[in-house]
Amino acid sequence: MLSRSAARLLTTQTRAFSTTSTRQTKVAVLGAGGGIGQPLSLLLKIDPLVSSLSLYDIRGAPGVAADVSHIDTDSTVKGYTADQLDDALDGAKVVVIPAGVPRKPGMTRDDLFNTNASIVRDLAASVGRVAPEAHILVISNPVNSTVPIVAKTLEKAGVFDPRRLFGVTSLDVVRAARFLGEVSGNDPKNTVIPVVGGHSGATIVPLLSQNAYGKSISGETYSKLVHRIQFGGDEVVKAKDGAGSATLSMAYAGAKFANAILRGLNGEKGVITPTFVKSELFADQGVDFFSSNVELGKNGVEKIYPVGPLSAEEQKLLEACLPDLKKNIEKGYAFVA
Ligand SMILES: NC(=O)C1=CN([C@@H]2O[C@H](COP(=O)(O)OP(=O)(O)OC[C@H]3O[C@@H](n4cnc5c(N)ncnc54)[C@H](O)[C@@H]3O)[C@@H](O)[C@H]2O)C=CC1
Ligand SMILES: O=C([O-])CC(=O)C(=O)O
Repeated sequence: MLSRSAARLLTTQTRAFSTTSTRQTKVAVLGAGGGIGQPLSLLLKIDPLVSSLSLYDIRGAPGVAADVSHIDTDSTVKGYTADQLDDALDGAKVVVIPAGVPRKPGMTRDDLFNTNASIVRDLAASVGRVAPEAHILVISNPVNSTVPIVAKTLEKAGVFDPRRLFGVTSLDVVRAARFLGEVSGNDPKNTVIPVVGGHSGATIVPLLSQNAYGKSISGETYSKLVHRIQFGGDEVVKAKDGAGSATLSMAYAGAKFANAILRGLNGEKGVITPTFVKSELFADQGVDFFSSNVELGKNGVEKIYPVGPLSAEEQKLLEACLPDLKKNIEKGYAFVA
């Protein structure tokens, strides 16, 4: 039996995901057997907006599906083996991709490119063929390159719609709220800030000046906080000591973002969150993809917001972000070309 605190947590989590609309959506998770895939599947099972959960992996997905399927929410769950990808994708409205290898200490996200680029490209090709209208949420690293890889792959297949492709950067937003909350002594719900740019090191640009508590942080405290947000992933990789990178906080952040996508699809207005999308904001500098606040709706991306007012420090962070991001995006494009 669940302890009272665990039961309360689950109730709160379910409530955090709920909305007045009815659920109607098939969601597929590609990489569902992994460190992120398993807890993400659990959280999607308790999201009231998911009607059917399709769990695919090259190993282990039927087991995860059998386990998660016993949870007493009203959605169905099915697991698929390596040769059943098309069945897993059939009819999916949302496809979340956490497939691929994670970092070990000493590696950068870009070091994952050689392995993950082809995994993501091949999965994207299948999504383009079987579920061309699906909203695709890319978690696999390096996000700055894997998202352009998916875009080019879909473009080649003639089915790319930039409104339906998202790099998941919500863990940076979750970390920023948590870390600013810690430094300023506040509940993270009051310290939410936009994190813009990309998803690795210097390309992660937290806009602390856009929060009342963040605005007052300066000096060494500011530099340390920015560094912690930019390199939060390294903290986890180091602590896991060879056993992988963030999985539980990522599953939480991924489920939160998937819920935002589903609320938008259901017609809810005012669903706004940062995500890495095809964007005109810095396209004149050769940066075709950029994360900034995006309004989500029935068609996916409804509106891309500009970064807003920046402090002098944030302007410098942005200047450092753009050239790196451009290189990462071009590397992704070149892989598919
Ligand atoms: N966007 C973000 O903020 C974050 C991204 N990540 C990234 O997410 C990815 C997954 O991380 P973990 O779950 O910890 O790794 P993991 O190794 O625990 O799980 C990956 C899963 O992908 C599966 N897989 C491999 N090739 C596949 C294919 N072709 N089709 C379907 N499934 C396949 C594996 O069998 C495995 O179950 C990594 O690239 C990691 O860097 C991790 C944390 C945060
Ligand atoms: O650090 C990693 O490799 C995984 C990741 O993207 C994160 O935790 O932000």
